[in-house]
Amino acid sequence: MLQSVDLHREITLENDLNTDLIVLQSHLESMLDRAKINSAYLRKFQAFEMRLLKLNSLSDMVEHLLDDAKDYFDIDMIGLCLVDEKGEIAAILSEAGYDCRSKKGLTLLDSKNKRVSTFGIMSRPYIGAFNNAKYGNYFSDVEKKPASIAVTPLTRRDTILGSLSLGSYQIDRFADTMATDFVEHLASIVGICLENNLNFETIKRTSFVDGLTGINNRRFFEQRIGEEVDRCRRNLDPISCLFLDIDFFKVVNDKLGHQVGDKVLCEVANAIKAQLRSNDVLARYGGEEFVVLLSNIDEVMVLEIAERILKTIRSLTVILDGSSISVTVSIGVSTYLPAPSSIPSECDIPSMLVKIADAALYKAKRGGRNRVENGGVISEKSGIDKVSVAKI
Ligand SMILES: Nc1nc2c(ncn2[C@@H]2O[C@H](COP(=O)(O)OP(=O)(O)OP(=O)(O)O)[C@@H](O)[C@H]2O)c(=O)[nH]1
Repeated sequence: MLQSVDLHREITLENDLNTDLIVLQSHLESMLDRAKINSAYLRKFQAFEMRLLKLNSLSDMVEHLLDDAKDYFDIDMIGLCLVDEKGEIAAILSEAGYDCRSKKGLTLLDSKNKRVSTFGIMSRPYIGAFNNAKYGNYFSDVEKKPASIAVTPLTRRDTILGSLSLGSYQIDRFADTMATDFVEHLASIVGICLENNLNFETIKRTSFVDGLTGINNRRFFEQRIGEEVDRCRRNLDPISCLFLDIDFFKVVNDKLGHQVGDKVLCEVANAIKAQLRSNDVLARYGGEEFVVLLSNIDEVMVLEIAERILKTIRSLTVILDGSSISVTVSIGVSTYLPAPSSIPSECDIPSMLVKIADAALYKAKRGGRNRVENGGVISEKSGIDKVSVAKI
């Protein structure tokens, strides 16, 4: 009898042990699965970060964050909000041809439209269920709201640069039991990249801008003229160049002082700019000399534009300390007309355009100033690798 009780106990113990073992095994398997998923996430996360760190333009960075992150992190939506009180980010992005206004997920907080103070970027990260009253701002441009979210501020050296918001339709994708280290780590990488790209873009922009007039400088012009000539050659579009020089500018400086001279330079630059299209290239070439590059503009049209600028400057009155000053400019123009299926000539078309317009400018000066002089058209003849210069 005693023996049978012991045997029964032994069998029960063995059954219990087996059950425990099965439970343990199942726990281990699910932990292993979880570890595999986490390791896959980590690999994706590292790949995402590596790509982010390699990008060296703000527009590429914004694109990578808003378009690629969803796949990398297995989420349904992502939002990037950037503090842009002076409108610099908007300017950088639009110069790069990036359409900030219609880009889903991107919010720029400036001093006019969406203000930083009213948007209220959180100072700490949040992970958990979506609450429209609290976090609706971060997902304002999505029709179907997320169920769970991870929102974190982007900071650098105690300055709030913006915020990053990830959203999922699954309630358990971002649970409030999750640690915030993942989003905080991502936010610090994004913050560093953002700061680097902004610094890089600012240096790039300032190195191409004339400090006095705010228009582009000669370095910018010299970089752009090659690109513009190549583009016009490919599309068989004409391209024209305009050289402008303020007449007797030394007299303005000598009689009224450099401060007045500087004001005249700024106003002349603005007046020329107002006569151009937004994609035309205007630069201060040096001293009191300006250069304009007009793509898709032929010899007839450039002469009309030059005359229009001449008239505008002639009627411009610069007022400083109660006294008013008027100036005139002399203008020289040149045009390049690519020919279909011509053999690309050995000639350096950009420097020819500049030389011809410059020579025409000096002819205008010698001819009495306050006038336009046409240097002529550089044209390539089909099948010949020679160019000729002619005037209408
Ligand atoms: N105020 C000011 N003057 C400048 C600047 N850069 C160049 N200048 C002046 O521009 C003047 C150019 O004089 P000139 O080259 O003799 O030419 P001009 O008096 O305009 O005579 P023409 O070109 O022959 O009509 C000089 O007095 C320069 O000092 C600038 O940034 N600010």
